[in-house]
This record gives sequence, structure tokens and C-alpha cells, in this order.
Amino acid sequence: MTIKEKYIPGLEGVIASETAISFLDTVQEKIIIKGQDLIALSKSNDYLDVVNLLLEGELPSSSEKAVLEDKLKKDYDLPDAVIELLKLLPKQTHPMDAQRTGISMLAGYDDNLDDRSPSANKHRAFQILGKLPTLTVNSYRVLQGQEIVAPKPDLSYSANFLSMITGKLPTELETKTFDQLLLLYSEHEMPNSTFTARVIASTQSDIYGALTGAVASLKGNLHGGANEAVMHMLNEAKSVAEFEELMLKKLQKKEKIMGFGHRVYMKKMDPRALIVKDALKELSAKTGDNQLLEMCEAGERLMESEKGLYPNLDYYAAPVYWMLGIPIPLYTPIFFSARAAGLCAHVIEQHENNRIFRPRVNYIGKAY
Ligand SMILES: CC(=O)SCCNC(=O)CCNC(=O)[C@H](O)C(C)(C)COP(=O)(O)OP(=O)(O)OC[C@H]1O[C@@H](n2cnc3c(N)ncnc32)[C@H](O)[C@@H]1OP(=O)(O)O
Ligand SMILES: O=C([O-])CC(=O)C(=O)O
Repeated sequence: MTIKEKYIPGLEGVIASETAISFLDTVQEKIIIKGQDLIALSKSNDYLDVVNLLLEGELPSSSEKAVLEDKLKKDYDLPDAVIELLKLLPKQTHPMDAQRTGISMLAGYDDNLDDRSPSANKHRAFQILGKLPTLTVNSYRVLQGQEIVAPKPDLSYSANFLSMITGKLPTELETKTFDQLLLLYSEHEMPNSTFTARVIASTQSDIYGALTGAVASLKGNLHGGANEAVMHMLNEAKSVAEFEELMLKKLQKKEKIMGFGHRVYMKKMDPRALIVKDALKELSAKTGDNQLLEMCEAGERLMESEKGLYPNLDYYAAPVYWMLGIPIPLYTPIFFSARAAGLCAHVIEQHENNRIFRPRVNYIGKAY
């Protein structure tokens, strides 16, 4: 038995890839996407700009953006059999599992599946992004025993997505807020789900398989599932005092508080959370309902003083989703739908410059 290199649990700080897609620059406190600052983009651009940036390498001109939106709209519809398959799922199925099943099934409709070229991958990435709002919303509705809803191509991409979820025509502020969430969730360097997708893609497996694996990764509450867990905690408490009490009880029991901490930003607030906190303030001011904002701010103060931990994006995204009228089981599927843009860019990059991931272990089993 030979001694291997030092094992680092969770691969903290380990470089897993070279990428031209994104980088969390903790020194300059910037989230870099293809050379652009995501936080700055979230203030002046929209989700489709970032989709274009991720998949075409540039921010689009207004005519390029119109072409992109049109392309996505042409792919809004799902094969009927996908809906039929979703209807067969047990009613207790989590919408993330339904979304995972639907994405997996889409591979069967790709008659060019073995082509891993960047252009073929990009083409299917746009098809998948077009279908994701319809798949995400209807997989939830089928499980609820509700009628299937059709996409509305006369609305913008984000307004259509939100309107399919709520069944209402969103206001300008609601669409802007939802679109900003999609943008902020679109890409984040090498989280577990992106690593998962790249590991799968590195076997020369296809983009559908890589995304299917990424949905499974994102479901866990240490990753994307945290946004749903945060909202359940807020609902359980109902007031500032009860929320503080609930958090203290969890900390006493050494439980993790969902929505706090981050592998990369552990001692600072996730810069995306700051933007979404402002969105929560805006929604609260507009509706005159400050309850969730006050609870979240109290929770933030408590975690800073008790643990020196700060909110991540999921902490403030949860109450914003709630105020937009989005059902809790859709929070993580929406995160995935937004992240699919970044994930597709990573799969394309992995296929373009591939070596199969195959690390080694330090054996600690029985002597031999
Ligand atoms: C958009 C996203 O996906 S962001 C991530 C969403 N996930 C969550 O919000 C889940 C809650 N947070 C966590 O579990 C973690 O902070 C993670 C998974 C995000 C990062 O995990 P790691 O980098 O492995 O940090 P790790 O879990 O080792 O935590 C380090 C220390 O901080 C503590 N800690 C970290 N996060 C939390 C938390 N949310 N609540 C309480 N304590 C925490 C740990 O208990 C640990 O303490 P110890 O050293 O005394 O044992
Ligand atoms: O970067 C991470 O580990 C998790 C995260 O915030 C994300 O995927 O958006």
C-alpha cells in the first residue's frame, strides 16, 4: 500500500478544472461570468443577456436578443409523451424528481444524440432552455392533479415562466424581480451540481445525462434544496421572536440553519444575497408587508452574532419567491431551470476539451 497525497474532505480548495466560463474572485469580491461581473449585470441586464453571454460568449445586441428569445419560444412545447410519463409518477414525487425524469426523457427525442460538437451541444442547450419553463411548471401541476398550462409566447421568457407558475399576468416589478433571480442563479463556477455535470460529461455521455445528474445534485438541502428549507422555517415561525427562538433551538441541537454559510463565501455575505435582499425590501415596500423582511433580517443578525455566518443566495431568494406567489416545491426546480444555462456551457466546454475524471483514494480498509 503506498501513501497518497493528503486527502481534503469535500475537495475544499482543490482545482477540478480549467474554465473560461466563470470564477468567484473572493479578493476583488466579484462573480465573473465570461469576463463580466454578475452583480453589475443583475442591475442593468436580464436573464437572456446572461444566457447569450454564457452560450455565445458575448452580451447580445437588441436584435440578437430578439433572435435568441424567438429561438427559445419555438422550443416551448413538450412532446405529449413527456406529459403522459409525468402523469404516471406517484403523486408524492418531488417536483425536482419529476423535472429530472422529464429532462432525462428528452434525450430520446434528439435524433443527433451522438454529436458532441460545440454547435450540436449549443443547439440542444437552447432547445432545453426553451422547454424548461413548460416542463418545470407542468411537472409540478401534474403532481398536484392540476390541468396542464400552455406557454404564452406573447410574453417575455421570464414573464411567461412566472405567469405559468402563478396563473396570473405578472406586474412589471414581479417580472423584473423573477428575471433577476434567474440571472443571479444562472451560473456560479464549480458548485456540486456543475462538478457533477462535468464528471458525467467527461465520460462522453450526453448533455441530457449531465443535466439529469445535476438536478439530483441540486435537490439536496446543502445545495439548491436550501431555498425550500428556508421557507419552511420562516413559515414554521410566523414572527420575529418565534424565528429567533427556532434558530437558537436548532443551533443548540447543532443543526445547520439552511440559507447560511457557503464553501467559498463562508465569512462574508454571498454578494447575490445582497441583491435579492434589496428585491425583498422593494417587494415589501410595494405590498406594505414587512413581516418576512423583518424575520430574515433578525435571522441574519442572530447568525452573525451566534456563529459568524452570513446568508447565501437561497436565504433571501426564498421569501422573494414566496412574495411572488410561487409554491414552495417549485423553488429548487426554478433554481435548476435558471442554472441550466451555466450547466450547458460547462458541458459544452467539457466536451470540447475532455479528459475523463478518474481520481484515486487513500485506502483505510482492512489490511491485505
Ligand atoms: C445557492 C446554494 O446552493 S448556497 C448553499 C445552500 N446550502 C445551505 O444553505 C445549507 C446550509 N449551509 C451549509 O450546510 C454549509 O455552509 C455549506 C454546505 C453551504 C458549505 O459547507 P462546508 O464548506 O463544507 O462547510 P461546513 O459544513 O464544514 O461548515 C464549517 C463550519 O461552519 C458551520 N456551519 C456551516 N454552515 C452552517 C449553517 N448553515 N448553520 C450552522 N452552522 C453552519 C459548521 O457546522 C462547521 O462548524 P464546525 O467547524 O464547528 O464543525
Ligand atoms: O457555489 C456553490 O457551492 C453553491 C452556490 O452558491 C450555487 O450553486 O449557486
